[in-house]
Amino acid sequence: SPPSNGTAPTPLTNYLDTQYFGEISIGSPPQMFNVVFDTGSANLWVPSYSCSPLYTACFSHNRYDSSKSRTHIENGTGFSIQYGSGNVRGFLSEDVVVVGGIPVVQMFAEATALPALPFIFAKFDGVLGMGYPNAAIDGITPVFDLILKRNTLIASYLLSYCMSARDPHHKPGGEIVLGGTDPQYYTGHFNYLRTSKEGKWQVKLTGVSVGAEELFCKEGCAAMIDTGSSYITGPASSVSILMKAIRATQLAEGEYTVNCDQVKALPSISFNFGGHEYSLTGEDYIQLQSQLGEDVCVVTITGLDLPPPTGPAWILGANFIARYYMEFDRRNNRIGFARAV
Ligand SMILES: CC(C)(C)OC(=O)N[C@@H]1CNC[C@H](C(=O)N(Cc2cccc(Cl)c2Cl)C2CC2)C1
Repeated sequence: SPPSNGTAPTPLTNYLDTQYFGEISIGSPPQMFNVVFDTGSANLWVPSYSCSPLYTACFSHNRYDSSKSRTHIENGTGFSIQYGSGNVRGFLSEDVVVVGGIPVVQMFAEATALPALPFIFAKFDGVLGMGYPNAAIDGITPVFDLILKRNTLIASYLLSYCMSARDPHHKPGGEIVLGGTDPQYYTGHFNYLRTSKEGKWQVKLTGVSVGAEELFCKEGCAAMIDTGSSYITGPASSVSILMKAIRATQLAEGEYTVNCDQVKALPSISFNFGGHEYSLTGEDYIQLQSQLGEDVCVVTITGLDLPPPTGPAWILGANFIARYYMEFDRRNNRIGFARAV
């Protein structure tokens, strides 16, 4: 049922603080899918019924069956999206997609080849890109752009990720709200930053500090606010300086750990945006993992050198976003940060 007061909330599920996803439907009668609302990409794809169950990742996820939908429109154009860890291949179809009660006729990809790595670890079925249209593969108009056309009042969407639901009566993972704010999820006012690159949810980072000591990015560096990434990544050289400052030890390429009894004593790591410090405590940037039965405290900030023109850039993912309430404003091309409740 389309929203009454112009806002369309979708509750999000939080899986291990690393995956946040919400439910959409595709087709008539509606076929339900759990998707990541990913500001770092701009296409919608879900596993296809014609994905061979030999693909473990397809077998274990919901799959779209076009033959069961009376509003399906045949297309068939090839589709491929290259993730760092493997690529998703399939073909295009069109059907009614409903997000937060708002229906749009959407071109999307049916994935027929889904690499086991990383998708066997995915609790979500597919990805709904919330990026700008110029980032969309095959020039497909993204879902949010079709919603903007249909509901002119909706200019921005808000994503609140709740990490392990501090506040018990909040929806476990937070929510995405198309077209409005939900004051129950944040306090104070928004600080706004204009996007620094045409058509990307990217802003200028003006400092990274450990405790009170500012280490780099004084002159400004690029940071993508990427709701589809689990962690924070930064240029490998900068991250290695950061890790030395918190006395973390290198595990593998770009991966660092600390000993678990040190976590409470760790200094805060702060990111400066627009003159405001956004800080993470040790608990926020350390994840307790059990590796081979051992308790290992992994730092969820890793080194990753993105090749130009995308990089060099920082990527701020779920472990950062979960501490704040983010407004992605397409009318003013800006991102608003508020303190999450
Ligand atoms: C260039 C282009 C391909 C468009 O770049 C992107 O699409 N870039 C995307 C940017 N946002 C994160 C995306 C991503 O890494 N995953 C995989 C993932 C993330 C967290 C946890 C798991 Cl299990 C998985 Cl599988 C998609 C689920 C969002 C890639």
